[in-house]
Amino acid sequence: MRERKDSEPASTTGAPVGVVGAGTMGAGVAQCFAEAGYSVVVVDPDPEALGGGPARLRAGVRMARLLRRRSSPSTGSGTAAGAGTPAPSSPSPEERVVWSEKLSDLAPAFFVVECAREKVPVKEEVLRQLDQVCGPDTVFASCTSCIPITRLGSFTGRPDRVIGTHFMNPAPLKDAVEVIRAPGTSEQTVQRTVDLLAELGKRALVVRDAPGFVTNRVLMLTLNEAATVLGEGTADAETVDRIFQDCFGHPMGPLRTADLIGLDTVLDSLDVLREFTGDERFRPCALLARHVAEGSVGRKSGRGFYQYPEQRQRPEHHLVSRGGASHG
Ligand SMILES: NC(=O)c1ccc[n+]([C@@H]2O[C@H](COP(=O)([O-])OP(=O)(O)OC[C@H]3O[C@@H](n4cnc5c(N)ncnc54)[C@H](O)[C@@H]3O)[C@@H](O)[C@H]2O)c1
Repeated sequence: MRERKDSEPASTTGAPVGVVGAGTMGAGVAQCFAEAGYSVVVVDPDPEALGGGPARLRAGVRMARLLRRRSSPSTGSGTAAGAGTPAPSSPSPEERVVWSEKLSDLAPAFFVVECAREKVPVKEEVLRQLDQVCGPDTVFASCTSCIPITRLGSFTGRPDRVIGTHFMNPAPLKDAVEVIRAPGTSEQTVQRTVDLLAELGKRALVVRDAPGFVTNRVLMLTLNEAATVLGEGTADAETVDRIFQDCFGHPMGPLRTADLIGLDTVLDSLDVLREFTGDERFRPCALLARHVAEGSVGRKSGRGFYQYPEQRQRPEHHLVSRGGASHG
């Protein structure tokens, strides 16, 4: 069992972590906490997403074990970097996670990571409900890609306890998290979040609040331009990506990165960036919009800028190896 930190209120000891959304990021974030020894409650109102959650988590745990064994063959404990070695009888990460369709099941959580869809009204509804359901000390951390944390905090009566924890994808395999502090976020909330992430073996890179923060203010523009270049016929998808890999040394090109994120999430993120900056540079290009309208949303649907036939057979496989690009 994990040790309580001095900075952590005693009332949180033994309390679960809440995760809202059982999709790509929700399953990955749940895995991070479960591997560090926390009980986790994941909530998603969509029965299909909820039903697929355990398989996504299992696939993530398998992938993480495999990669950790490969990188340190002598230890191979299969635990998160910050979690220590569990006793032989301790529950597996999968056993530490409970899946539910009821947000009220997050009532005992001391920390909730919101990983619902990248739409302001969706997150507004979730946060307003969480504010009613959870205790006054509970921190709400959003995994939003682009929505300013100030706006998210305004949907609650506790803006001082609202913060951005922008995990990268796949969350269990990435060492750093972009942490966003809004002007209203308290110092204590920042410290609790940084300490908690350290327990997961993750370094917090703290930035100020702005649409898209640092990561996606830059990345989303690049992904959209890469799709524009492809749509204009300047080069095929493979060549666009190879240029970034072979000329710039990036581990993954922008089109494969967009497929990994999910083209629906990229589109939603661009819409949010355009809404909050008023800048037309973020208008999603026609090819991206067409793929999303056709349901070709990338790796998770088996097709995007590339085909992923193995994904269609095993939709829980949302993960790539550590060599892949980080994204958020
Ligand atoms: N995919 C990425 O690479 C990535 C990386 C970092 C951050 N993010 C951000 O994380 C969040 C989740 O993205 P994702 O890729 O996991 O999307 P996803 O589409 O895989 O999952 C979103 C989940 O939210 C659920 N949901 C919708 N309404 C809900 C509600 N009212 N309550 C609870 N759950 C609800 C959906 O059923 C779905 O399962 C978004 O804000 C996204 O921008 C995504």
